[in-house]
Amino acid sequence: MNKLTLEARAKINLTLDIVNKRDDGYHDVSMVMQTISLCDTLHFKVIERGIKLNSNNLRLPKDERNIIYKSAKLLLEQTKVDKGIEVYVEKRIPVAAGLAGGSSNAACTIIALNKLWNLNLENEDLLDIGLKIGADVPFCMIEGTALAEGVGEILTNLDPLPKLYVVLVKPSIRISTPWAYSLVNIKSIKNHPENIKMVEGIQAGDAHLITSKMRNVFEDFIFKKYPRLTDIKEKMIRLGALNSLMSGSGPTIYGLFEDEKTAKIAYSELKKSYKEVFIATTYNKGGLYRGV
Ligand SMILES: C[C@](O)(CO)[C@H](O)COP(=O)(O)OP(=O)(O)OC[C@H]1O[C@@H](n2ccc(N)nc2=O)[C@H](O)[C@@H]1O
Ligand SMILES: Nc1ncnc2c1ncn2[C@@H]1O[C@H](COP(=O)(O)OP(=O)(O)OP(=O)(O)O)[C@@H](O)[C@H]1O
Repeated sequence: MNKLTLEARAKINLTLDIVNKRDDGYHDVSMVMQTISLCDTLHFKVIERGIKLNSNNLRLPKDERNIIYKSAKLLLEQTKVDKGIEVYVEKRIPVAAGLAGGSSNAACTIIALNKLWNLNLENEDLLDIGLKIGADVPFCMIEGTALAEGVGEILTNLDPLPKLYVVLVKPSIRISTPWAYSLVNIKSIKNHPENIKMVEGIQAGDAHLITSKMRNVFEDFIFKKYPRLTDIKEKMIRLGALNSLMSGSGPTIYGLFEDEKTAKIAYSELKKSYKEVFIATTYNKGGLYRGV
């Protein structure tokens, strides 16, 4: 095999709690993550040597700054394999959006290269390499629904969510993840997410309990800087979302809908006011090897 095409899916946070600031500059978190069907498509082709990158997104860096490049380079260094890779990325997930657009690309790259370069790495090794690239990468490798703790790498698989429709608005502001974490004052957080109740809702397959427990503590800090983001949440609810939340460190706001028709109407309405609007569903298949 010398060619492979994989889908790199985005994630949303159903909850996000920040519980501790660590000495290494990272934070311990406790969050329920969910994969959604919104995805990039990555086309891989083995070449003799080097890492070549191209994309339909002309603004994406194609050199060492790209997380796909970083992932391939790390695997080359760790395994000393004498091969190269060419990757074409069809980018659909908005960039720097809080949807793990980069992390999911890294996850796919590690999985694809393990196969294409015949590395035969164990699951644990793949997840460890993923973590070296970024805190969200291990979740993007396993996909589905999971509780993520530590910096995001301690993963507990949860039952699949009932199928829900996801409408997402990516406002035209840029939020860097380190900056978002630097705004957080853990002591000032009043309502920590009820992750146990969220997990119970997921176990019961109860969409109403699940959506009633959605909570992201980043909202407290990011909404102070960008108050207009609350308008999007309010609009989502008015348009019939069971609930609405900011994903990750933002700025994307998503709404969860039970029925397709209401979600489609909400999508069309939001399109009138915002440029980057997406519609997707929750996604529960996947898994570490994705059939590869
Ligand atoms: C906000 C989330 O997307 C929620 O899922 C993640 O916590 C961010 O994960 P990520 O983008 O994969 O993060 P990384 O690329 O590993 O880290 C970028 C920067 O974010 C901060 N960071 C990230 C994850 C974490 N648990 N604590 C942190 O403080 C650190 O300043 C770090 O240098
Ligand atoms: N393959 C890639 N896809 C998207 N962004 C990338 C990629 N490689 C590097 N980047 C850079 O990473 C930065 C963060 O983008 P990304 O889409 O990963 O943010 P995010 O949605 O907050 O997700 P994450 O949780 O992965 O940080 C951007 O500045 C972007 O230019």
